[in-house]
Amino acid sequence: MNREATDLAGVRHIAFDSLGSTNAEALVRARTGERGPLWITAAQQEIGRGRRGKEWASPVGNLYSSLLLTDPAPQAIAAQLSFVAALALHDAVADRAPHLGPLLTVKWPNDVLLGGAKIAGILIEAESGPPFAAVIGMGVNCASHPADTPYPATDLRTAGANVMPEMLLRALAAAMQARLAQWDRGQGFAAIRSAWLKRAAGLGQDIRVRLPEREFSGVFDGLDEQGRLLVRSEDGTTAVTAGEVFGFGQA
Ligand SMILES: O=C(O)CCCC[C@@H]1SC[C@@H]2NC(=O)N[C@@H]21
Repeated sequence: MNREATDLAGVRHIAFDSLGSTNAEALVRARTGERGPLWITAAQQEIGRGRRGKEWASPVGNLYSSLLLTDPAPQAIAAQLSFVAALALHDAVADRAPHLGPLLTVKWPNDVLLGGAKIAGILIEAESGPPFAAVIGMGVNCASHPADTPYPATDLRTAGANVMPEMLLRALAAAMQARLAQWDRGQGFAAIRSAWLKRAAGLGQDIRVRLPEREFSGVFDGLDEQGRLLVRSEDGTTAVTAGEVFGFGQA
């Protein structure tokens, strides 16, 4: 469990050889009074966390990073950080593997796809505080991807790009800084929303949405000003706050 403290685009960074989860480490630090911004990374995770309580397979060779932010914005709009992070991941991968840029898309609420297959995931967790703290966990499949996912997945190596996690992290730290500045604690969400929509998978296409209580189909019509997914069906337009999207052959 070696640790190494460095600086990443002007932000403190602690790199571990191995951790249970970089998100868990960042949350414990927030709870015990550590203030962000702080990057926590690990070469591998023993119990990497995915969304909806799923495991995130975390062997050596991929990127596992969490950015701890203290009081990044009013708690009610902190979910917007998932769009900020998706754009930063998109920017960073396109920076390190420019030939793959045209194949990269973002998928609501917070995945990055390469050729329609998932290449990166985001898990945002928070400590209500005070002070309110948000942990933005980001995993990128650089060298490998799990074979047993219920959705298509891929990795940069399979796509023909040899990108070391450390190099991708540098690009990600710079991109996060730029996108957080653009977001401006929520004041700039309109610009983030429009940049996200330009990169969105399946805009204008039929999708299927799974809500906790039901499933329905419709046309992916965009995002509202709060980042809710707009789905048009015979019943009118539904604004979805939390759910799972599938269809158009994507994850
Ligand atoms: O299910 C998803 O798509 C979200 C995956 C998030 C994985 C990252 S890897 C770094 C950070 N630490 C974790 O335990 N999870 C996130």
